[in-house]
Amino acid sequence: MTFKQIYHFYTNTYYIHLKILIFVLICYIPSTFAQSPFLHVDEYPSVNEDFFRRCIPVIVCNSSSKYRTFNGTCNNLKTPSWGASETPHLRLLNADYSDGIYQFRQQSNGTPLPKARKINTELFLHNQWHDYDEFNLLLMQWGQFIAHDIALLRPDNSVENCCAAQKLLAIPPQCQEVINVPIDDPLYTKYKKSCISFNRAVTSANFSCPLIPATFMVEVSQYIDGSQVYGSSDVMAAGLRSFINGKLRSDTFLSNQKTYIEEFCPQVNRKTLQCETSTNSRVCFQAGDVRVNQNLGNALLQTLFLRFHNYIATNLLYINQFWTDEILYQETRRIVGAVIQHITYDHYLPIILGETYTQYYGLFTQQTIYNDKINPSTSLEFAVSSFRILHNLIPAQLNFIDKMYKIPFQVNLTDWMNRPDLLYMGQNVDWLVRGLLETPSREYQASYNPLISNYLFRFNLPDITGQDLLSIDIQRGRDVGLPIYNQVRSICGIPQAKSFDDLLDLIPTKAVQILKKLYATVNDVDLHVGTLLEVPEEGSMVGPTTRCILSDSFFRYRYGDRFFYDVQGQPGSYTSEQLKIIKQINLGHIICATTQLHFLPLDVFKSFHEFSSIKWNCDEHFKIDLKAWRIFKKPGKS
Ligand code: HEM
Ligand SMILES: [Ca+2]
Repeated sequence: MTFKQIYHFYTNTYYIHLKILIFVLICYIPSTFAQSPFLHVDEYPSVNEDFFRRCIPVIVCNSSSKYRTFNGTCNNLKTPSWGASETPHLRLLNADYSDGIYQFRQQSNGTPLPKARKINTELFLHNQWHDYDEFNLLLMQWGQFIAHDIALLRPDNSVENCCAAQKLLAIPPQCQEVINVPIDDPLYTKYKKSCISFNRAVTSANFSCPLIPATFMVEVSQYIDGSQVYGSSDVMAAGLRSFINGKLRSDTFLSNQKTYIEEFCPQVNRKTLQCETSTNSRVCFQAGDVRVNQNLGNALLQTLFLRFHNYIATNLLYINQFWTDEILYQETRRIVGAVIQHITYDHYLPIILGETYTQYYGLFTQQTIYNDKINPSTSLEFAVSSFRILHNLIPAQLNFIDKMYKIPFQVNLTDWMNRPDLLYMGQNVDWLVRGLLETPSREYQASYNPLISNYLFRFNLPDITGQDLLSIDIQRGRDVGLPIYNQVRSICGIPQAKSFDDLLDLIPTKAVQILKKLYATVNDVDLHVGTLLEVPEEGSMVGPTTRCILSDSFFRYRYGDRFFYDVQGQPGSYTSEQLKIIKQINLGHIICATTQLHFLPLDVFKSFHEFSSIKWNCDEHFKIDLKAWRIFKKPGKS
C-alpha cells in the first residue's frame, strides 16, 4: 500500500463509520455500567421475604400522586413497601450467627470473637492522627445528616443499663452482649470500669413479626427524601407543620443585636426525645429525625434545613400568592429533597468515592433512568459498617468562629451530646457554621478520635467515663450478624484472602501482624475491622471494599427512587428550567439563605486557605431564583 492509499483508507467513509461506532461504544459503556455496576445490585441482596408476605398490610397507592408519601411507601408501584420506614434492611450476604438465628458468631475454631474494645485499643486507638488540609468539617457533618435520612436501627433500650443487668439471674436478651472491657485497658481500668453497656438492636419481633434469622428494621424512610427534616410518618410530619403558608413550626426570637430574627427547630420536653436530662440545660429540639439533638453539628444542619424550608416556602408564596398551605408545603418539601439529593450526588460523593469512579458507576453527571427492579432499601452492610467507617472523620473538638475569624471558644464534641443548648446562645449558629467551614476535617485513617473512642455520651450516662463508638460499631456488626470482611471482599470482586498475608494487598503489614494475634483465622476478621484498615483507593477517600458497598447503596437510592429529582416522565417531574436551578444550588446557597454569613468559598466542602482561596458574596453568587416555579394561572380556571 502506498502512503496515498493508506491515507485514503483511513479517511474513507467506512473508517469514519468505524470511528463513529467506537465513539458510540465509548459513550455507551459508562451508561451500561450505570445499569449494571460492579456489585450487581439485583444479584446478591436478599431480604426476608417472609416479612413482606406475612407482616405488611395491603397498601393502596395513588400512582398519579406528584408527591412522596412520608414513610416511603408507594414509591415503587410494583412493591409499594420497598424502601418504606419500618421495613427490614437488605442483606447483601446471609446473616452470620453461631446458631443461624441470633447468637453472636464465633471464631472458626469455636472460641469467642476477640473483645471489640481490645480490638480498638490494640489496633486503632494509639495510631497517630492527622487532619486534612483539603476538606473541612462540613463534609463530615453532611455525611451524618444523610445517614439520618436513610438509616435508623434502634437499640432496644427497654432496659436502661445493660451492665447492671448482668447481675440478674436471668439476663434480658437485649443485654446479653455487653462490651466487656479487658483488665489491662489503657483508660477504663483506671476507673475500674469493666463493662460498656450495649443494647442489642430491635428486631422485627418488636414489630409483632418474629422471623428467623433475626431481621432488623430501618425505622425511617430509606429514600434520600429529607425525612430527617419532615419525619417518616404522617403523624410525625403533621406534628412538625405550622399549617400556615406551607411553613414548618419553629421557635423564633430577636437576635442579640436585635437586627434579625433567629429561627430554630421547635422545642419539646427534654424527656420526650433523646435529650440529656441530668444537667440544667433546657433546649431540646424536635425535627423529622429523633437524633436531631445528638451532637451540635447535626443539630446545626437540622436548624439550617428547617430555616431553608421556611425560606423557600416564603419565596414560593411570594411568586404564587394563590397557592394553598398544602401546595406550598409539598412543593417546598420537593425542592428541599431535590437539593439534598443534588448536594449528595454531585458534591459529596465525588469527594468520598472519587470523581472518575462516581461518574463511571452512574452516580455523578448522568441523567437518572428509574428502574423499578432496583430495591432501594438500606443494606445492613452499608448502615452498620461501610457508611459508619466515616466515623473516622469526626473531630474531637468543634470551633466556634466569629465574624473577625477569631475563635472565641472551642468545645469537645463529646461534652455536648444530646444537649444542643449552645446553639441557642448568642450568634452561635453562625459561629459554628463558620467553625465547620474553616476547620479542616480529621483525615480518613484507621482510628476514631480518642474522645469518641473513650468518652462518648459521658454526660448522658451514670458514670463519666463514657462509651467507645468504635467498639460499639464492631459490636453492632456482630449484633446484626454481618458477614465477615473476607466474604464482602469477595462480592466486591476483590480476591478472597486464604491467609492473613493475603490481606497485605490492601492492609499495611503492621496491622496484619496485629490481626494475626487477635483473630484465630483470616475468616474471623470483622467487616468493620478489615475495612477500616484498608488503605484508601487512589483518588478516593475510602478503601476499595468500603467504596464498593457505599456505591452499591447510593446506586440503589438513586436508580430505585421513582421521585429522584431528575427522573423524567413521572407525575410532576421537574421541567428543564426547574432542574437547571436545582443543579445550581449547593450548600453555600443554603448557608447564605439561613445565616448572617455574607462571604463563602464557592466549594463549601473545601478548607479555606487564606492566601489561595477566594470568598464570594452571597448576594451575587449564592442567590436562588425560583421563577421557574411561577404558575401564571390559578389551578381550575381555564
Ligand atoms: C458527628 C459526630 C457523630 C457521632 C457522635 C455519631 C454517633 C453515632 C452513634 C452513637 C451511632 C449509633 C451506634 C449504635 O448504637 O449502633 C451512630 C450510627 C451511625 N452513624 Fe454516626 N455519628 C457521627 C457522625 C457520623 C458520620 C459523619 C457518618 C457518615 C458519614 C455517620 C454514619 C452513621 C451511620 C450510617 C450509623 C447507623 C445508623 C443506623 O442505622 O441507625 N455518623 N453514629
Ligand atoms: Ca429518608
